[in-house]
Amino acid sequence: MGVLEIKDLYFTYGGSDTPALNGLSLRVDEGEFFGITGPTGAGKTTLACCINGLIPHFYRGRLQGRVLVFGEPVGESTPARLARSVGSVFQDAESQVICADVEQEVAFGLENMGFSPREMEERIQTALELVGLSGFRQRPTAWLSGGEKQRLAIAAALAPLPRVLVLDEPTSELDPLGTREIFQVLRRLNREMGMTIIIMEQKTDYLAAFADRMLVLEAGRAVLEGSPAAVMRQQADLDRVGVRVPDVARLALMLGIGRDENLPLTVDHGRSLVEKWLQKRGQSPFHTGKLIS
Ligand SMILES: Nc1ncnc2c1ncn2[C@@H]1O[C@H](COP(=O)(O)OP(=O)(O)OP(=O)(O)O)[C@@H](O)[C@H]1O
Repeated sequence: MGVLEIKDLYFTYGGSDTPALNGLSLRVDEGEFFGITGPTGAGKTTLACCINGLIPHFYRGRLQGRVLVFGEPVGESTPARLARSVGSVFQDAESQVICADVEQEVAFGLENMGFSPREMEERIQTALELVGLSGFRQRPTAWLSGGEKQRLAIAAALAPLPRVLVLDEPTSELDPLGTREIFQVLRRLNREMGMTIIIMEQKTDYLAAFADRMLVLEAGRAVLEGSPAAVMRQQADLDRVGVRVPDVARLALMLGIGRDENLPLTVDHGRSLVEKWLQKRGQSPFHTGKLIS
């Protein structure tokens, strides 16, 4: 089933002459882990706002084209109705976190959606555990670091278990370990609970390793779409647009290893391909520790 269908979408913010989205078409199916990347200003945040209804319900501008979420035009729904099926995590966690303490922050959305106190308790606990904030339940939100606020914003968005989660650069304040943990949480939600994940992210190392499918935006247009391996093979296009090809993929492309979908996107995969490549050439990986360690 189509979770999201976008057809010929144009959007220009009020007061601007340049379209932020410029003829975009896109389909995301239920259960996909879909990654969207692109350089600064490519239109990632604008696209997220078109999916969660902030455009056209909050931001004004010229909108043309069709955005359907679960078959319903976003413009004809309301942000409150959309929020039942679409959980949102915004880029700026600072402004998304509004309650005095961690527990209240996660409870806020659940309360508005009419969950019983027992259900709320269960969901708060699970959501905080998933993002690694169990020990922070009573902590004032003003005391949280930027990364902890991002984790909290994710917990609040996933607690109602929406069918789709749209996240706009949710790991921008997190270090590599924190970023990996968040991607692992998203993978669990996707694989174990069937939640559709749509994530805007510039950290392509993680996006390529975790997404089922990817889209690259440039100046509001789709320039590449496909499996992470298919997208990352287009190194020249990505270099031109300003999207980073993960080092492991770049090395494999340089050595000519990992054909088609077998292009390595994780270090473990890359390492095993390089070991095979060396063995074929009669060079034991043990004698070339510098290359592979
Ligand atoms: N509220 C606004 N009013 C006018 N123009 C805007 C507004 N928000 C974004 N834009 C413009 O729309 C274009 C797309 O911006 P958008 O924030 O969607 O890009 P992005 O890919 O998310 O960038 P980043 O990675 O820097 O967050 C940019 O040219 C930006 O300047």
